[in-house]
Amino acid sequence: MTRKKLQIRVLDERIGKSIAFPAYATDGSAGLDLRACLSQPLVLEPGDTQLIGTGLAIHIADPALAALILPRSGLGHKHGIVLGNLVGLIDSDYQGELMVSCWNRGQTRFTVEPGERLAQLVLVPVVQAEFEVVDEFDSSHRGTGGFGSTGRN
Ligand SMILES: O=c1ccn([C@H]2C[C@H](O)[C@@H](COP(=O)(O)OP(=O)(O)OP(=O)(O)O)O2)c(=O)[nH]1
Ligand SMILES: [Mg+2]
Repeated sequence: MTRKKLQIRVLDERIGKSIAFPAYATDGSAGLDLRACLSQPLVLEPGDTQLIGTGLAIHIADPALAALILPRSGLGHKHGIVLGNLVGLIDSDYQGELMVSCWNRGQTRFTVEPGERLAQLVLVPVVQAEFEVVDEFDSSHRGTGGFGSTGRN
């Protein structure tokens, strides 16, 4: 198992006590569940979006890495609770609190409980581009075709 050492700051005293410290649920889990660092339940009416803190900050430091905040499939599919930004991107130089934008895209009210697992954090490799400006590209099979150019079936 390869694990990358990552600096983390606990910004809220409830983390590690009433709200669990993030952990991989299984050996094969790609994501670490992020929990709502709330002092009381938070009601999300249909259509509402709220920015919810996790009580944690990470400093990835390595520009060849980033983290993605992704929805949890159960919350999204069953309850319509997804991310207001659809996907969150955590830059390697970000040192602030990890925030989760919670969007109730469903038709029923949803109450977020303190410590509830809202989303998941996945560490991903990143390659930064260095642009080389050219007049023409070497030709490719696809060329400029896109947006369904290959048909539906
Ligand atoms: O779901 C998210 C998305 C972002 N962030 C933090 C980490 C990220 O590094 C920073 C900036 O995010 P992004 O670049 O996506 O937002 P922006 O609107 O471009 O803001 P900025 O001008 O600060 O880059 O906000 C979160 O905590 N949660
Ligand atoms: Mg940005």
